[in-house]
Amino acid sequence: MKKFTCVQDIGDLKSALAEAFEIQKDRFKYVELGRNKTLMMIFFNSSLRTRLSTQKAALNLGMNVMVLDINQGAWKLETERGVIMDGDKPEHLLEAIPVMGCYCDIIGVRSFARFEDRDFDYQETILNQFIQYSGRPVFSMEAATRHPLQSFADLITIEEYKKTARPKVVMTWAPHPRPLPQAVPNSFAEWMNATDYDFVITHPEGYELAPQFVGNAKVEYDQMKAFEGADFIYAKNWAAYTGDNYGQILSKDREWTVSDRQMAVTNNAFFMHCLPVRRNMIVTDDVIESPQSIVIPEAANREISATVVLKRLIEGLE
Ligand SMILES: CCC[C@H](NC(=O)CCC(=O)O)C(=O)O
Ligand SMILES: NC(=O)OP(=O)(O)O
Repeated sequence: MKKFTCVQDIGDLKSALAEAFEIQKDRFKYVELGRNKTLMMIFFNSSLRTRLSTQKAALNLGMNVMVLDINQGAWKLETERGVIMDGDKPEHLLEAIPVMGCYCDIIGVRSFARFEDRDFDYQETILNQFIQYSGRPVFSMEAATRHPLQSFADLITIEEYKKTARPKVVMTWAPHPRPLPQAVPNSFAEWMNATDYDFVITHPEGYELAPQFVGNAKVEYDQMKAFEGADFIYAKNWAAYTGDNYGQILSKDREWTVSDRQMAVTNNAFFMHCLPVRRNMIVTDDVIESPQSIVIPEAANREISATVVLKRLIEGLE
């Protein structure tokens, strides 16, 4: 594997899952593979799970690890080409990227959507500059439009907990005080559409995701109807995508907050969320603390998904 930015990069999901469950049984099985190989993790945005689980995954494979928080300690970076750099940004990304590539073998990048220009975000401008100019294999640690490490961990979790071959999986929008990226819901939808699950997306009108991610999923504007008979509930907030509303908050309706009321019409569904989660906005305390909440095992599986991805990137090194 030469990059990991989307579901297509992992190839056949059944073999990826088999590798994940093999590593789950013995996460140090390939501890010699990464000897004298260096992972560099670059964060333009905050992180807890991705930062810790990906570093742990690298240690599972015997790698060295370097972490750079771009906004703490590095020079402020200009990302636009053609700009006269007479302001407060001493360095251009187009120098910084190949320099960082000199010091490592594999690069992970976290760079959220900026919501200033939809095309800039949806062309994955920052992530693709790392792919183009670093000279190294690059993987996404959540970029503008996807979060594949999270989605792979979500799939591993559903496979672990499902009680039927084709579970009903419902992704529901929920309210949030800030405009959040579409990366997690886009990516979850992309991975769910790559399975044979019964996948439903529910959100208020106006929150339609980009068609290339919705795919063949059923979209249901009535949340209670969507929840009927569900086996898994995947809650997430996202800002509007469509038209002039890009990056906007259209609703903070707390009728959409996942509570016992909605969970009561499911098939005793498991509750999932990528975390961090705003309690009593996205989900009530009772639901996220219930026996059906699997948000912690879901987070634990981030180590497994990252170990499989790093293993395949190391194997792909010339
Ligand atoms: C894995 C999720 C990362 C990010 N979450 C946030 O930015 C939450 C920030 C907040 O709740 O203020 C998101 O929604 O994409
Ligand atoms: N789910 C997830 O990626 O969490 P962090 O933003 O804390 O890394």
